[in-house]
Parts: sequence; structure tokens; C-alpha cells
Amino acid sequence: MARIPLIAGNWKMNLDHQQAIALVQKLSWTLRDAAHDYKSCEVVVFPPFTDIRSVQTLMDADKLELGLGAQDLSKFDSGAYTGEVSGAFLKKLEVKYVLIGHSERRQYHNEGDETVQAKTAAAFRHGIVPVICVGETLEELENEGQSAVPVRQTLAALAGHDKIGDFVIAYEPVWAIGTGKVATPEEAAAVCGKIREAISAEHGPEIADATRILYGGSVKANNVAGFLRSSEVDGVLVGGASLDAEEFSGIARFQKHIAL
Ligand SMILES: O=C[C@H](O)COP(=O)(O)O
Repeated sequence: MARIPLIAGNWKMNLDHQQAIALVQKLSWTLRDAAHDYKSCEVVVFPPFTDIRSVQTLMDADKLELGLGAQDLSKFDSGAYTGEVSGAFLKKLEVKYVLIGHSERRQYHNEGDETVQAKTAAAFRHGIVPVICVGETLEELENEGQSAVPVRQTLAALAGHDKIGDFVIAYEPVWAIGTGKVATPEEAAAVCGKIREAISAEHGPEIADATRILYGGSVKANNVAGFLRSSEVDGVLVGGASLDAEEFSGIARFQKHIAL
């Protein structure tokens, strides 16, 4: 089955709402200049919570075909949970995707498999597509190889749901995030393939075939084509390079039908 490639830009804790508006405006021009075909390759930005309303208003007003994502959501739906942001609020702002279990949240906020599973359930409840981030640290790579941890984290996130909705997996080796070190396209494809096999064994081939699996970790315009060439890799999750409109458009330009 044809899976539409997804180019996702995680801004992390960068850009206030005014800078966010400027970046999205610039991005709409650079994507237009690159004659981007939104139907054959989805482009989604993941701004900080405080920027989402401004970005959504701009997208609505200018009829931009960019998708909107959030970087996290609460496992709770509403109530006395100070500092939390409900999936219901995000849905109302037309947020389509949410990152869950990014390695920076696993590392700095002690989010383990249980939290990731609960947040995935919250995303399903609110009709937001979870982008479940998985990946091994350098130590785990040395001790367990490259695919054991991402496969285990994927299955843990998907376990025990009443109903599994659409979801995306983002394979990001922790040792490749923001470091300039990149997994080779062959390594990325092999791990994405193992993740798909595991999803198929646990949840059936139909779900596995429909699931987009992305690679992330130091992706740039000059290395993205190698990843997208593999039929196992359905897009990329980009950090640093998504803060630069030209660079990010350059990444989106390597959509699969052009790269092949
Ligand atoms: O969410 C994005 C990833 O953490 C990758 O970040 P990076 O492209 O800056 O390495």
C-alpha cells in the first residue's frame, strides 16, 4: 500500500509566537518556490504550545496546506493537573499530530513506556495521530544492538489499547540527535523494517502496512535522499534543520517520487 511520506519539523523549545509566524510565512514561500506537492508529501510543523494558536490562525487565514503538530500532550483529559495540556484543547486548535515519547522527554522528564502508552491512549481518545518516538542510546546500541530497544518501545506504546487508531513511529537513535552523527540509510532502513515486522506480528499486516515509520537524527537537505530511498522509511523527523525555512523546504523537496 502507498504510504504518503511525512516530513515533520520538531522545533523543540525554540521560537516565540512572533518568530513562529515569521518562520511559517517564510516556509510557505520556500515550499511554493520549490513547487511542493502537498498531496504527495505531507509537511507538518511541531511548534511549542505557546505558538500553536498563532500558527493555526495564520494557516487558516492564508489557507496553508501545512499540517500542525504538538510536541506533547497530557495523559489526562481535563481537571486539576497544573501545567498539563489536554488533547481536547489541541484538537480544537486543529492539531493533527502529537509527538509522544521523544527521547528528550524520556531523558529529562523521566517518561517511560507506561507514560508513553498512556499518552498514546490520550491521543487516540482525542483523534490526534500520535507520532511515537523510539530509539536506542549509545549504551543500548553497544549492549543490545540497534533494533531491540526501538522494537520494544514501539510494542510497549501500542500495548493494551481498546482500539488502535492511526499512528506514526519515528525511529530516532538517541546518539544521532543534534550530534551531527547520522545512522546510515541502510541502518535506518533495517531498524524501520524490524519495527514494521514487529507491528505486523503483534497487530497484523494491515496495520503494519498502513503505518508510516520515519527516521530522525541530524537529517539535513544534503543527507535526506538516502533515507527516503528505502521503501521502509516513510519520511523524516527533523529537529535543528526545521528551524531554517530553506533547509526544511530542501528536505521536503526530496519527497519519494522525486528521489526515486
Ligand atoms: O525531533 C527531532 C529529532 O530529535 C532530531 O533532531 P536533530 O535533527 O536536531 O538531530
